[in-house]
Amino acid sequence: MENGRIKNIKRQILSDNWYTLNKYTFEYQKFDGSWEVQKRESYDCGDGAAVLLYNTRKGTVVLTRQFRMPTYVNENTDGMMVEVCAGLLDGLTPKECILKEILEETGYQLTEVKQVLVTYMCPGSVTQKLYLFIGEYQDAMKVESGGGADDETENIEVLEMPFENALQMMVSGAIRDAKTVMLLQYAQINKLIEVNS
Ligand SMILES: Nc1nc2c(ncn2[C@@H]2O[C@H](COP(=O)(O)OP(=O)(O)O[C@H]3O[C@H](CO)[C@@H](O)[C@H](O)[C@@H]3O)[C@@H](O)[C@H]2O)c(=O)[nH]1
Ligand SMILES: [Mg+2]
Repeated sequence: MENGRIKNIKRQILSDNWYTLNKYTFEYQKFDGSWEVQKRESYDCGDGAAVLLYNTRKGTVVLTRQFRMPTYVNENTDGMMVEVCAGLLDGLTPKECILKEILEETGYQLTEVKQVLVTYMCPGSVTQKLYLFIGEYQDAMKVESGGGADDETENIEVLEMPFENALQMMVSGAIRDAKTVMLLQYAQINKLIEVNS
C-alpha cells in the first residue's frame, strides 16, 4: 500500500461464503495527472503453494488429477484437471503448507523442497500469490495412499508418469493448468530431469 497514485480506498464485501469477494472503490491518478474513480472486484481465496515432485533416477514426476468445477463450466469437457500437488496456505508458511499437501494429496513424505518462483496467478481479479516449489521424491518416501485430506471433500488421483509424457501432455493440451505448465517448463529449462528425445 505504498502507491501515491491511489487514494480513498473503500472496501465492500460482496460475498464471504467460502472465500471472499470484495469490491474496491478508489481514486486512481492516471499518467496524465488526472484522478479517476475506479471500481474493481477482487476475489480473495488466500495464497497458496504448489510443487513439482520429480525423481531424476526414474525420470518421472508425480501429478494429481481431480475434478475442478470452474473449468467444467468453461469448456473443460469432463472437468478433470491434471495438476501438480497444491494447496492453500491456511496460516502455514509456504514450505510448511506444501510439505503437508504433498503428504495429504500424494502420500509422499518429503522433508526438503526448494522454492523456485512466486507468481500472481490472475492479477486483474484474484489476489492469490502462489509459491512454486520443486521437490525430489524417492519410492521409499511413499508412506500413505494420498488422495486428499479426510476432512475436505477432496477426491484426488495420484499419477506417476515419465517426465517426457507430462511434457507431451502439456504440448497436446491435456495439461493446461498454469502452475503445472510453469513448473514443467521450469524443470525443462533447467534440465532437472533427463529426457531421451
Ligand atoms: N465446501 C466448499 N469447499 C470448497 C470450496 N472451494 C474450495 N473448496 C475445497 O477447499 C479445499 C482446498 O484444497 P487445497 O488443496 O487447499 O486447495 P486446492 O483446491 O488444491 O487449490 C487451490 O489453491 C491452489 C494453490 O494456491 C490453486 O492453484 C487452485 O486454483 C486453488 O485455488 C478443497 O477440498 C476444495 O474442494 C467451496 O466453495 N465450498
Ligand atoms: Mg489441492
